[in-house]
Amino acid sequence: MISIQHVSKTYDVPKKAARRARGKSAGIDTSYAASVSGNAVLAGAAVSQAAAEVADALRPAVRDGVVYALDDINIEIADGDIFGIIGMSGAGKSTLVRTINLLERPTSGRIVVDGQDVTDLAGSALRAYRRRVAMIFQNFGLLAQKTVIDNVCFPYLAANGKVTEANRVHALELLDRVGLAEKAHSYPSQLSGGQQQRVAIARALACEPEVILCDEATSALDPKSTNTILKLLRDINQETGVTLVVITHSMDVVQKICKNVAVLDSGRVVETGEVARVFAEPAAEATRVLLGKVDWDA
Ligand SMILES: Nc1ncnc2c1ncn2[C@@H]1O[C@H](COP(=O)(O)OP(=O)(O)OP(=O)(O)O)[C@@H](O)[C@H]1O
Repeated sequence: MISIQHVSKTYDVPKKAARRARGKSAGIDTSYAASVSGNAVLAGAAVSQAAAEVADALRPAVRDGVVYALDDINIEIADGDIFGIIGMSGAGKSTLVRTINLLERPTSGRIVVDGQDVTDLAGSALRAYRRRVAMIFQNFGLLAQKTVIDNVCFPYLAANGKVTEANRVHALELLDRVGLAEKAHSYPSQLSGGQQQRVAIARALACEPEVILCDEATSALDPKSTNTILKLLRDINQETGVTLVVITHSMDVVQKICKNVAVLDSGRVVETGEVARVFAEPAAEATRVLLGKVDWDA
Protein backbone atom coordinates (compact mmCIF):
# COMPACT_ATOMS: atom_id res chain seq x y z
CA MET A 1 0.00 0.00 0.00
CA ILE A 2 1.23 3.45 -0.95
CA SER A 3 -0.20 6.03 1.40
CA ILE A 4 0.23 9.67 0.45
CA GLN A 5 -0.58 11.69 3.53
CA HIS A 6 -1.18 15.45 3.43
CA VAL A 7 1.52 15.88 0.80
CA SER A 8 2.17 19.38 -0.50
CA LYS A 9 4.90 20.49 -2.87
CA THR A 10 5.55 24.17 -3.39
CA TYR A 11 7.84 26.09 -5.69
CA ASP A 12 8.88 29.69 -5.37
CA VAL A 13 7.63 31.87 -8.20
CA PRO A 14 8.95 35.24 -9.26
CA LYS A 15 6.75 38.07 -7.94
CA LYS A 16 5.62 39.08 -11.44
CA ALA A 17 4.41 35.56 -12.30
CA ALA A 18 2.60 35.33 -8.97
CA ARG A 19 0.77 38.62 -9.67
CA ARG A 20 -0.19 37.39 -13.12
CA ALA A 21 -1.41 34.06 -11.75
CA ARG A 22 -3.67 35.85 -9.26
CA GLY A 23 -5.24 38.00 -12.00
CA LYS A 24 -8.47 36.72 -13.57
CA SER A 25 -7.29 34.35 -16.36
CA ALA A 26 -4.48 36.75 -17.21
CA GLY A 27 -1.38 35.29 -18.75
CA ILE A 28 -3.12 32.08 -19.79
CA ASP A 29 -3.26 31.17 -23.46
CA THR A 30 -6.95 30.41 -23.85
CA SER A 31 -6.52 28.65 -27.20
CA TYR A 32 -4.18 26.30 -25.35
CA ALA A 33 -6.90 25.89 -22.74
CA ALA A 34 -9.30 25.03 -25.51
CA SER A 35 -6.96 22.48 -27.02
CA VAL A 36 -6.44 20.86 -23.64
CA SER A 37 -10.17 20.72 -23.10
CA GLY A 38 -10.49 19.05 -26.48
CA ASN A 39 -13.07 21.54 -27.66
CA ALA A 40 -12.07 22.78 -31.10
CA VAL A 41 -14.81 25.42 -31.16
CA LEU A 42 -13.01 27.25 -28.39
CA ALA A 43 -9.83 27.53 -30.40
CA GLY A 44 -11.39 30.22 -32.57
CA ALA A 45 -10.95 33.94 -32.08
CA ALA A 46 -14.12 34.30 -30.01
CA VAL A 47 -13.00 32.82 -26.74
CA SER A 48 -15.98 32.08 -24.54
CA GLN A 49 -16.50 32.29 -20.84
CA ALA A 50 -16.12 28.51 -20.80
CA ALA A 51 -12.58 28.76 -22.16
CA ALA A 52 -11.74 31.31 -19.50
CA GLU A 53 -12.98 28.82 -16.90
CA VAL A 54 -10.74 26.12 -18.34
CA ALA A 55 -7.89 28.62 -18.29
CA ASP A 56 -8.66 29.20 -14.63
CA ALA A 57 -8.48 25.47 -14.04
CA LEU A 58 -5.09 25.30 -15.77
CA ARG A 59 -3.71 27.94 -13.46
CA PRO A 60 -1.68 26.47 -10.64
CA ALA A 61 -2.69 27.32 -7.09
CA VAL A 62 -0.53 30.26 -5.99
CA ARG A 63 -0.58 31.51 -2.40
CA ASP A 64 1.89 33.67 -0.52
CA GLY A 65 4.22 33.83 -3.51
CA VAL A 66 4.55 30.07 -3.95
CA VAL A 67 3.09 27.65 -6.50
CA TYR A 68 1.27 24.76 -4.86
CA ALA A 69 2.08 22.05 -7.43
CA LEU A 70 0.60 19.65 -4.87
CA ASP A 71 -1.76 20.94 -2.23
CA ASP A 72 -2.56 18.61 0.69
CA ILE A 73 -2.82 15.40 -1.33
CA ASN A 74 -4.24 12.31 0.37
CA ILE A 75 -4.35 9.10 -1.68
CA GLU A 76 -4.13 5.40 -0.83
CA ILE A 77 -3.05 2.99 -3.56
CA ALA A 78 -3.59 -0.68 -2.75
CA ASP A 79 -1.01 -3.36 -3.57
CA GLY A 80 -1.62 -4.79 -7.04
CA ASP A 81 -3.89 -1.93 -8.10
CA ILE A 82 -3.72 -0.19 -11.46
CA PHE A 83 -4.27 3.36 -10.30
CA GLY A 84 -4.78 6.22 -12.74
CA ILE A 85 -3.90 9.84 -12.02
CA ILE A 86 -5.56 12.25 -14.40
CA GLY A 87 -5.83 16.00 -14.64
CA MET A 88 -5.34 18.83 -17.04
CA SER A 89 -1.92 20.15 -17.94
CA GLY A 90 -0.29 21.66 -14.87
CA ALA A 91 -2.62 19.87 -12.42
CA GLY A 92 0.35 18.29 -10.65
CA LYS A 93 0.41 14.73 -12.04
CA SER A 94 4.12 14.54 -12.82
CA THR A 95 5.03 16.24 -9.56
CA LEU A 96 2.98 13.65 -7.71
CA VAL A 97 4.70 10.63 -9.30
CA ARG A 98 8.09 12.23 -8.85
CA THR A 99 7.20 12.69 -5.19
CA ILE A 100 6.24 9.04 -4.83
CA ASN A 101 9.71 7.87 -5.88
CA LEU A 102 11.33 10.79 -4.06
CA LEU A 103 12.83 12.42 -7.15
CA GLU A 104 11.04 15.36 -5.53
CA ARG A 105 10.78 15.74 -1.75
CA PRO A 106 7.42 16.90 -0.49
CA THR A 107 7.47 20.31 1.18
CA SER A 108 5.17 18.82 3.81
CA GLY A 109 3.32 15.57 4.43
CA ARG A 110 4.44 11.95 4.42
CA ILE A 111 4.86 9.12 1.91
CA VAL A 112 4.29 5.78 3.63
CA VAL A 113 4.88 2.53 1.72
CA ASP A 114 3.88 -0.78 3.30
CA GLY A 115 3.81 0.95 6.67
CA GLN A 116 7.33 2.41 6.28
CA ASP A 117 7.66 6.19 6.23
CA VAL A 118 10.03 6.71 3.30
CA THR A 119 9.77 10.52 3.09
CA ASP A 120 13.21 11.27 4.50
CA LEU A 121 15.17 8.30 3.21
CA ALA A 122 18.72 9.07 2.10
CA GLY A 123 21.84 7.28 0.88
CA SER A 124 21.69 3.52 0.50
CA ALA A 125 18.18 3.30 2.00
CA LEU A 126 16.93 5.75 -0.66
CA ARG A 127 18.66 3.77 -3.42
CA ALA A 128 17.09 0.56 -2.10
CA TYR A 129 13.66 2.24 -2.04
CA ARG A 130 14.04 3.46 -5.62
CA ARG A 131 14.68 -0.12 -6.71
CA ARG A 132 11.24 -1.00 -5.30
CA VAL A 133 9.62 1.77 -7.35
CA ALA A 134 10.51 1.67 -11.05
CA MET A 135 9.43 4.23 -13.61
CA ILE A 136 8.69 4.36 -17.33
CA PHE A 137 8.45 7.58 -19.31
CA GLN A 138 6.80 9.06 -22.37
CA ASN A 139 10.13 9.21 -24.22
CA PHE A 140 11.28 5.76 -23.04
CA GLY A 141 14.51 7.01 -21.46
CA LEU A 142 16.75 4.37 -23.04
CA LEU A 143 20.49 4.92 -23.35
CA ALA A 144 21.13 5.38 -27.09
CA GLN A 145 24.73 4.16 -27.04
CA LYS A 146 23.88 0.90 -25.23
CA THR A 147 22.34 -2.21 -26.76
CA VAL A 148 18.87 -3.34 -25.74
CA ILE A 149 20.19 -5.97 -23.32
CA ASP A 150 22.67 -3.53 -21.80
CA ASN A 151 19.80 -1.11 -21.25
CA VAL A 152 17.83 -3.82 -19.44
CA CYS A 153 20.93 -4.66 -17.38
CA PHE A 154 21.55 -1.02 -16.48
CA PRO A 155 19.67 -1.15 -13.14
CA TYR A 156 21.99 -3.97 -12.00
CA LEU A 157 25.02 -1.88 -12.98
CA ALA A 158 23.61 1.12 -11.15
CA ALA A 159 22.81 -0.94 -8.05
CA ASN A 160 25.88 -3.19 -7.83
CA GLY A 161 28.52 -1.58 -10.03
CA LYS A 162 28.62 -4.72 -12.21
CA VAL A 163 26.45 -7.02 -14.30
CA THR A 164 26.69 -10.75 -13.56
CA GLU A 165 26.00 -13.63 -15.95
CA ALA A 166 22.84 -14.37 -13.92
CA ASN A 167 21.76 -10.75 -14.46
CA ARG A 168 22.16 -11.13 -18.23
CA VAL A 169 20.17 -14.37 -18.21
CA HIS A 170 17.38 -12.62 -16.25
CA ALA A 171 17.49 -9.65 -18.63
CA LEU A 172 17.08 -12.00 -21.61
CA GLU A 173 14.10 -13.64 -19.89
CA LEU A 174 12.55 -10.22 -19.42
CA LEU A 175 13.17 -9.33 -23.07
CA ASP A 176 11.52 -12.61 -23.99
CA ARG A 177 8.57 -11.69 -21.76
CA VAL A 178 8.06 -8.43 -23.66
CA GLY A 179 8.52 -10.24 -27.00
CA LEU A 180 11.89 -8.74 -27.91
CA ALA A 181 14.51 -11.43 -27.18
CA GLU A 182 15.65 -11.33 -30.79
CA LYS A 183 16.40 -7.59 -30.47
CA ALA A 184 18.78 -8.03 -27.52
CA HIS A 185 21.80 -6.83 -29.46
CA SER A 186 20.07 -4.05 -31.41
CA TYR A 187 20.35 -0.40 -30.44
CA PRO A 188 17.29 1.66 -29.38
CA SER A 189 17.44 3.72 -32.61
CA GLN A 190 16.83 0.49 -34.55
CA LEU A 191 13.50 -0.09 -32.77
CA SER A 192 10.04 1.43 -33.16
CA GLY A 193 8.61 3.57 -30.36
CA GLY A 194 6.41 0.72 -29.15
CA GLN A 195 9.40 -1.66 -29.09
CA GLN A 196 11.49 0.90 -27.19
CA GLN A 197 8.76 1.19 -24.58
CA ARG A 198 8.69 -2.61 -24.26
CA VAL A 199 12.46 -2.51 -23.60
CA ALA A 200 11.82 0.20 -20.99
CA ILE A 201 9.24 -2.08 -19.35
CA ALA A 202 11.74 -4.96 -19.31
CA ARG A 203 14.29 -2.61 -17.71
CA ALA A 204 11.71 -1.46 -15.16
CA LEU A 205 11.13 -5.11 -14.21
CA ALA A 206 14.85 -5.89 -13.79
CA CYS A 207 14.92 -5.21 -10.07
CA GLU A 208 11.53 -6.91 -9.51
CA PRO A 209 9.85 -3.71 -8.31
CA GLU A 210 6.70 -3.57 -6.20
CA VAL A 211 5.48 -0.50 -8.07
CA ILE A 212 5.90 0.83 -11.62
CA LEU A 213 5.16 4.52 -12.15
CA CYS A 214 4.06 5.11 -15.74
CA ASP A 215 4.35 8.80 -16.67
CA GLU A 216 2.46 9.31 -19.96
CA ALA A 217 3.95 5.98 -21.08
CA THR A 218 1.83 5.70 -24.22
CA SER A 219 1.51 9.38 -25.18
CA ALA A 220 4.15 9.15 -27.93
CA LEU A 221 2.68 5.98 -29.47
CA ASP A 222 0.14 5.26 -32.19
CA PRO A 223 -3.14 3.54 -31.16
CA LYS A 224 -1.95 0.03 -32.08
CA SER A 225 1.32 0.32 -30.13
CA THR A 226 -0.61 1.94 -27.27
CA ASN A 227 -2.88 -1.10 -27.06
CA THR A 228 0.12 -3.47 -27.13
CA ILE A 229 1.78 -1.60 -24.27
CA LEU A 230 -1.42 -1.37 -22.21
CA LYS A 231 -2.10 -5.08 -22.64
CA LEU A 232 1.49 -5.89 -21.67
CA LEU A 233 1.27 -3.73 -18.55
CA ARG A 234 -2.07 -5.24 -17.58
CA ASP A 235 -0.78 -8.81 -18.09
CA ILE A 236 2.37 -8.08 -16.06
CA ASN A 237 0.19 -6.62 -13.30
CA GLN A 238 -1.88 -9.82 -13.24
CA GLU A 239 1.14 -12.15 -13.42
CA THR A 240 3.36 -10.45 -10.84
CA GLY A 241 0.96 -8.38 -8.71
CA VAL A 242 3.10 -5.28 -9.33
CA THR A 243 1.22 -2.06 -8.56
CA LEU A 244 0.90 0.30 -11.52
CA VAL A 245 0.45 4.04 -11.10
CA VAL A 246 -0.59 5.43 -14.48
CA ILE A 247 -0.38 9.12 -15.27
CA THR A 248 -2.14 10.04 -18.45
CA HIS A 249 -4.03 12.68 -20.38
CA SER A 250 -5.98 9.94 -22.11
CA MET A 251 -9.34 8.90 -20.69
CA ASP A 252 -9.18 5.95 -23.07
CA VAL A 253 -6.03 4.67 -21.34
CA VAL A 254 -7.68 4.99 -17.93
CA GLN A 255 -10.78 3.18 -19.12
CA LYS A 256 -8.73 0.38 -20.68
CA ILE A 257 -6.48 -0.56 -17.77
CA CYS A 258 -7.09 1.36 -14.55
CA LYS A 259 -9.22 0.02 -11.70
CA ASN A 260 -9.17 3.19 -9.63
CA VAL A 261 -8.48 6.81 -10.46
CA ALA A 262 -7.72 10.13 -8.79
CA VAL A 263 -8.52 13.40 -10.53
CA LEU A 264 -6.15 16.30 -9.84
CA ASP A 265 -7.02 19.94 -10.35
CA SER A 266 -4.65 22.77 -9.40
CA GLY A 267 -2.63 20.45 -7.17
CA ARG A 268 -5.63 19.03 -5.32
CA VAL A 269 -7.44 15.71 -5.51
CA VAL A 270 -10.96 16.67 -6.51
CA GLU A 271 -12.33 13.18 -7.04
CA THR A 272 -11.21 9.60 -6.50
CA GLY A 273 -12.74 6.15 -6.76
CA GLU A 274 -13.39 3.23 -9.08
CA VAL A 275 -12.99 4.16 -12.74
CA ALA A 276 -16.42 2.82 -13.71
CA ARG A 277 -18.13 4.94 -11.05
CA VAL A 278 -16.09 8.11 -11.62
CA PHE A 279 -16.54 7.97 -15.39
CA ALA A 280 -20.27 7.18 -15.19
CA GLU A 281 -21.08 9.82 -12.58
CA PRO A 282 -18.30 12.40 -12.45
CA ALA A 283 -18.84 14.58 -9.42
CA ALA A 284 -16.15 17.22 -9.98
CA GLU A 285 -16.17 19.87 -12.69
CA ALA A 286 -12.56 19.01 -13.61
CA THR A 287 -13.58 15.38 -14.21
CA ARG A 288 -16.47 16.45 -16.42
CA VAL A 289 -14.14 18.69 -18.44
CA LEU A 290 -11.64 15.85 -18.85
CA LEU A 291 -14.40 13.51 -19.95
CA GLY A 292 -15.75 16.11 -22.39
CA LYS A 293 -19.04 16.14 -20.50
CA VAL A 294 -19.29 19.91 -20.19
CA ASP A 295 -22.11 21.69 -21.96
CA TRP A 296 -20.16 24.65 -23.33
CA ASP A 297 -23.32 26.47 -24.42
CA ALA A 298 -25.10 26.27 -21.06
N1 LIG B 1 10.50 23.06 -10.80
C1 LIG B 1 9.39 23.80 -10.83
N2 LIG B 1 9.43 25.12 -10.51
C2 LIG B 1 8.31 25.87 -10.51
N3 LIG B 1 7.08 25.39 -10.80
C3 LIG B 1 6.98 24.09 -11.13
C4 LIG B 1 8.12 23.23 -11.15
N4 LIG B 1 7.69 21.99 -11.51
C5 LIG B 1 6.36 22.08 -11.70
N5 LIG B 1 5.94 23.33 -11.47
C6 LIG B 1 4.56 23.82 -11.54
O1 LIG B 1 3.75 22.92 -10.80
C7 LIG B 1 2.52 22.70 -11.45
C8 LIG B 1 2.32 21.20 -11.67
O2 LIG B 1 3.25 20.75 -12.65
P1 LIG B 1 3.25 19.25 -13.19
O3 LIG B 1 4.32 19.14 -14.22
O4 LIG B 1 3.28 18.32 -12.04
O5 LIG B 1 1.81 19.17 -13.89
P2 LIG B 1 1.23 18.02 -14.83
O6 LIG B 1 -0.17 17.79 -14.39
O7 LIG B 1 2.14 16.85 -14.85
O8 LIG B 1 1.25 18.76 -16.24
P3 LIG B 1 1.49 18.16 -17.71
O9 LIG B 1 0.32 17.25 -17.96
O10 LIG B 1 1.47 19.37 -18.59
O11 LIG B 1 2.80 17.46 -17.71
C9 LIG B 1 2.58 23.49 -12.75
O12 LIG B 1 1.90 24.71 -12.54
C10 LIG B 1 4.03 23.73 -12.98
O13 LIG B 1 4.24 24.94 -13.67
